[in-house]
Amino acid sequence: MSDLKRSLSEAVAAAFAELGIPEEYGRVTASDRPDLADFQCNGALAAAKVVRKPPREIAAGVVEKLSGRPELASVEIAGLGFINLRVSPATLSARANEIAADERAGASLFESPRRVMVDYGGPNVAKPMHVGHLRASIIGESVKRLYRFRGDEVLGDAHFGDWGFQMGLLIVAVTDEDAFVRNLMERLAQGSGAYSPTDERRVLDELAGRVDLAMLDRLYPEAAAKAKADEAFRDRARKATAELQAGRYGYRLLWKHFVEVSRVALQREFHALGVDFDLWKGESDVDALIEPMVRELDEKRLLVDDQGARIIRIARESDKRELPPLLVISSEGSAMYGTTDLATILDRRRSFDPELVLYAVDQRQADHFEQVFRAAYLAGYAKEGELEHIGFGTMNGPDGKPFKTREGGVLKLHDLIEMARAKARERLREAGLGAELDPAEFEDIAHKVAVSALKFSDLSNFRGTSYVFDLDRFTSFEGKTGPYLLYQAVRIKSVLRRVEAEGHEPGRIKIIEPAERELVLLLDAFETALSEAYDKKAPNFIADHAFKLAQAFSRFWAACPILQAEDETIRASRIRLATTTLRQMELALDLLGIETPERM
Ligand SMILES: NC(=[NH2+])NCCC[C@H](N)C(=O)O
Repeated sequence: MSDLKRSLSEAVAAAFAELGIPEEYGRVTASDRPDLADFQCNGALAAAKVVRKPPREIAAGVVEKLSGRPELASVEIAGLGFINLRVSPATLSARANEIAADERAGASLFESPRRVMVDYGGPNVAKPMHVGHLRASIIGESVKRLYRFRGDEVLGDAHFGDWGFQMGLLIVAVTDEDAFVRNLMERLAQGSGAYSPTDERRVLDELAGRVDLAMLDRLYPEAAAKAKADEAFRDRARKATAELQAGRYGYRLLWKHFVEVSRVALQREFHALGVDFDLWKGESDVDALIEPMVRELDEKRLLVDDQGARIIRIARESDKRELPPLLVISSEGSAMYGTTDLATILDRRRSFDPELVLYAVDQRQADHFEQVFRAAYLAGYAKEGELEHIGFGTMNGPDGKPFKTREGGVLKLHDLIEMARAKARERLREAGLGAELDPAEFEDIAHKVAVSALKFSDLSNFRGTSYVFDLDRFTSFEGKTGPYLLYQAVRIKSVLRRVEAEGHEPGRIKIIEPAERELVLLLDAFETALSEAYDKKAPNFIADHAFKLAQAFSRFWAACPILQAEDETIRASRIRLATTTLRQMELALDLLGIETPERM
């Protein structure tokens, strides 16, 4: 099964080839004048320069070769040498029926599946998630679903930030604040070092009653600020980090407790957002790999001493600007952020052997990833091109800077979802929706509307672009928004319920009206949208498609009565068009990580 665009491209390319012109000029795109054509080919204009013939002459040759083909209602030259194509109603109907019968709503599977890993979310212990993490989660989740849908074997990993300096900061902050924990740490440090699992359980239980999420949330920002201003404090935190990494027993337990408390809370937030990781591994998981890795890097002569630190030089002749080396071991002897990333590449290779690893992380970390990737290629941990940073811009406030709360702090994911939910309730009431539903269902719908608003407004921009956070606009039921799409999907569901209640059945699709034609052309374009999104790792192509599909359905709905259709075969055809549109729309939304309610 092939989409119309692809099969027409093949036919047009063959016509070009017959004229002795390279096939690549025969590519066909959706027409930008739907009133004149369904598809167009601009290749004659580009080929003209190469084969030195007037474009209209080339176009005329192609048109001649194509005319008479049964799948085309017309093929014409337009303007300077464009080729306009219109598909015959029979071909369009056949394609519509094919999509209708297809569980994947016309989307093909990727021909050669790969093992792909998506590294996304990237939350940190005790540090509140900021909007960068929100975007990483939303984009990464969508890319993961898309790759899986196309047939790749995909694992998503949260890559939890549970190692490094922030842990030392937290240890110092908590022991300073709480005398009991301080004494406990001292007592454990003096012990023989041999403790049983029962001891461990007892200590963890003691900590559980004292050190909770609220405490960590409160202490971390204070400690981070203090470390900037107070050198002695910073040094103590560094020392604690080194001791933790060296395996100091009490610190290990305290750390384990921090990680547990944070993880439970974070997973709850992610779940509310419809983000689910296959692996919840962290930076700490590769700790044991670091020492042997450093030794091996040394043997490969990749490590260079640099004022007491150990680095890998990754600069290349062809670089347009200077890229600093990767810092592997700091002068204090600690492993760094990049070191854990490098060890993680090694770890993933051993466990899953991915052919592609996509990192959905803020664009501002582009240099970091370039350093890590090059070091990995040099060390032979991955092949050139197997590691890819899919960066994104920021979500900004009205001032054009990364979004902050009114108090100037980082926005917590939890608060963001709450805000969106409150707004969604308000919007639903304004629109008179859900009034007759019971409170639990109303809440569920408000939640789905809220999540759709946040996700769709994020994913409808190309990921590299920054955008302004505007909850009023995001939650509107009008315009290019998540709630608009949910509303359209729910509308189709409700008409289909009536169809069923009145005992009507779907039947073969037969395209008659222009609005039906337009709708089928869009259903056909799903494949193009998906492959574009796949190739560019850019869900905005799916978001765009879903929006255009909803609009086309709206026009179809206005022009082509379903329940009041003239006769039974027309009604059956339109019912089938509606069920097919709904299936494709829900699939597209699901790839964006958006769930549709049954009603509103
Ligand atoms: N493999 C990675 N480095 N993934 C991104 C992690 C993001 C990091 N925890 C941060 O908050 O900035």
